[in-house]
Amino acid sequence: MESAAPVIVAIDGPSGTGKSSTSKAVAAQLGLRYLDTGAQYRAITWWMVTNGIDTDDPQAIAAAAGKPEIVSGTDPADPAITVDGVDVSGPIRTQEVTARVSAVSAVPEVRARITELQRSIAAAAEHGIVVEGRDIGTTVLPDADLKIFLTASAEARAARRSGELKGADVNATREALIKRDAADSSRKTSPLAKADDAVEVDTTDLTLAQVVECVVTLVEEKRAGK
Ligand SMILES: Nc1ncnc2c1ncn2[C@@H]1O[C@H](COP(=O)(O)OP(=O)(O)O)[C@@H](O)[C@H]1O
Ligand SMILES: Nc1ccn([C@H]2C[C@H](O)[C@@H](COP(=O)(O)OP(=O)(O)O)O2)c(=O)n1
Repeated sequence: MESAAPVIVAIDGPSGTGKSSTSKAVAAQLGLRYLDTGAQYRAITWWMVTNGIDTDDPQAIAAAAGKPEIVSGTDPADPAITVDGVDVSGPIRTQEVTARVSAVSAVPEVRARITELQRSIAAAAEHGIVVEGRDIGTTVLPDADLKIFLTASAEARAARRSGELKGADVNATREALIKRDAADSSRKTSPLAKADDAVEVDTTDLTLAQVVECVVTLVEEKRAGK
């Protein structure tokens, strides 16, 4: 049997570049765990909204940041997420949560709490894990074995996203994506950024299968070189 040491893969990039689909497929193919860190920031945002916390008030967010208990499943075939025992996989994808998640995730107390959770999940993954987000290669797991930074044109990303949200206007989706990327990239605490040692993959003209193959090959090369 192949003696595979645990491998940690960090996949970062803006919205709609293919992080979730790629990470899930790579993890499933290589028998690794999978963590969607965006879902964790969405879950804490959902909790703030549901509990009437003013998401325009960083102090109120900071004061409440330690309250919800967020549990992330790491099965790439069924990445469940619960808040205080409630399955929030559906509710965290609403437009309301999407519109507020950048403000909530910019608060340092929120990031500190979620980052700690992410590191403990990664450390517990026996065979390794694919972790996707915005600051995984730069901040959460700077010693990851492989770092990938996915990009794609705003047009391609908006077309992909509006294909998911039935009836959504492509131009409005594009503007909302650009606004969220700008907020995520300009915040003070661990902004969306490419790590110096990350491999950049532009997915604009690639199929999902091609992106997956590219990342699987990079992981296998890393493993072989270990
Ligand atoms: N290379 C690709 N070509 C075409 N569509 C893609 C590609 N990668 C992902 N998609 C589709 O784009 C949408 C957004 O992908 P997703 O993986 O959720 O991106 P992210 O996690 O970066 O926001 C999904 O519907 C997905 O199936
Ligand atoms: N590691 C991460 C992951 C996500 N976030 C924040 C910033 C993002 O706009 C939101 C939502 O992330 P998510 O990956 O679910 O967003 P998309 O599915 O790509 O639209 O969470 C973050 O600050 N740090």
